[in-house]
Amino acid sequence: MTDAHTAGPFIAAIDQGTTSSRCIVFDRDGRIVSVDQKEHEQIFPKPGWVEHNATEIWTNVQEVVAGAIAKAGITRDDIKAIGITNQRETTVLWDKNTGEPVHNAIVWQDTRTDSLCRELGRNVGQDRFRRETGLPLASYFAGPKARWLLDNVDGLKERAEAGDILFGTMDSWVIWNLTGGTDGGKHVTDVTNASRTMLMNLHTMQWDDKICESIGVPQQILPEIRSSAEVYGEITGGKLGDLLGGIPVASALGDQQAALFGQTCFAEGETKSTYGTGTFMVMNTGDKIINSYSGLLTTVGYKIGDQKTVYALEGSIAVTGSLVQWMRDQMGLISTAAEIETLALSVEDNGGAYFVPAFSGLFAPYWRSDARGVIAGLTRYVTKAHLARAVLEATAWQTREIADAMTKDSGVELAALKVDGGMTSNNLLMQTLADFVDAPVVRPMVAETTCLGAAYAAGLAVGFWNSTDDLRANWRRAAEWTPRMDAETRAREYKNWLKAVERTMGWLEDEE
Ligand SMILES: Nc1ncnc2c1ncn2[C@@H]1O[C@H](COP(=O)(O)OP(=O)(O)O)[C@@H](O)[C@H]1O
Ligand SMILES: O=P(O)(O)OC[C@H](O)CO
Repeated sequence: MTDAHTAGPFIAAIDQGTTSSRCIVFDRDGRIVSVDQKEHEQIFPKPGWVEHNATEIWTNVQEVVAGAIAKAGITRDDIKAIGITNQRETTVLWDKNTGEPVHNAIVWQDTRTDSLCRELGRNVGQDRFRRETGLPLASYFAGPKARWLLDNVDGLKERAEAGDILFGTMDSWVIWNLTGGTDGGKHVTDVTNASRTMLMNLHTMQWDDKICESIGVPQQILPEIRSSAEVYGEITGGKLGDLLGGIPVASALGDQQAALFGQTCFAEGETKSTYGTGTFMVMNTGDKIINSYSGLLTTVGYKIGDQKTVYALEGSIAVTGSLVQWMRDQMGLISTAAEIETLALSVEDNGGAYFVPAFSGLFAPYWRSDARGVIAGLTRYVTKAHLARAVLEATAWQTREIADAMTKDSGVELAALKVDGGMTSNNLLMQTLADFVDAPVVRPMVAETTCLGAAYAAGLAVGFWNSTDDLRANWRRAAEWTPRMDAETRAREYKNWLKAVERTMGWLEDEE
């Protein structure tokens, strides 16, 4: 509910995430006025495959927007703009005449395009993709997922050639629906989301003819690439037309780039790390496209209107919070995610156990799809409490590996790590992180940095905020952890972790 401290007008942001969609209303100081959230189904048709129902997601998005507006007790006139942020890479193709998806969306974690990526590597070579798109060939990215759909949904290629099919990551799907759908919906994406398709040339910021052709994605299905902060259209579509008709849809950013923006990492070298289902560390590299030689991604940080593109380096870790979920749901060793901390605190250390959660292979810095999870160092001494420690340490060591790679590629030493996301409520994890990375870890007052970043970008686009300096003034520190571990222990433990990582590799044979 609004109160004296949160007088309007407001900006709303939609976060279409991997497990849920949420809408948050923010005031001018970047404070949360109301939140509504709804989970959607996770569909696992085969081992390694993960899908979402895009129609369910669109229904949920409409519900959470209406819910957040109702909870805030405000009306359409109080909202100046709405921004979008989203799980990245997740791919949907739909019929522009009916608005129906042609298949479930293929989620970023899905590994079904592994063999297609290996084939592209053999035929075209890894280097070309890296050079033009900043990305290693991996099943993570959207372009190969679109190709899989074109190859595997009956008659789809012909429908695409006839101009009836549209491609989108979740930003495009939500914006098209918000702005009218079959009745003139805008088919657009922003530079950050486009940079995760493996189809956009990082140097020209346009779809790359040769890359699209090699991957087998016709350009006529692709959206127009726009900046991250501009008015794409107005709300006219779906149930929201009556409630919020005319509100400008004014930003789109992939969720990790939105968190970079929400953490106000506007200066070159500033870095944030978001701890949710997976973990994503992103460093602002200004106007420099830094090629990674250490297994990081070169990607787009953001682009505000017609200002220069800001680039970024990213270390993506597939499994962090989802390992805690696995301990809870599959192993039954804890009953809530928060219990992992209590259990881990009941022992002094990991008892010699190291847990490498290579459930979807290993992402950065290794990009090894043949890796699978390992618990190393087991003896009869090890209890479930030691395993709980090893689970939390896995997140911290993976972060350390990414931080090392960032320093190597950028030459910038990590002065402090700005963190956010669901796992940052775990104090033991935050202390372990400071110890392993050997740098202070800092958490801001508003931990919902993803929605905040989308709101900031939308607010800049419509003049609700004037500049990034206004936004910086809103950032406030809530907590800080400083390193306490001695160098000798850190070095010994890191060596053990790296030995455990080695043991995950080569588990899958080439034909699997
Ligand atoms: N106290 C905690 N300790 C460790 N992990 C936690 C804790 N609370 C939540 N998590 C993990 O954080 C994740 C949820 O964070 P969130 O930022 O909402 O993720 P996402 O945006 O990826 O859905 C879950 O995977 C959950 O297991
Ligand atoms: O929805 P999240 O928070 O799990 O983020 C997913 C990432 O965008 C995947 O690249």
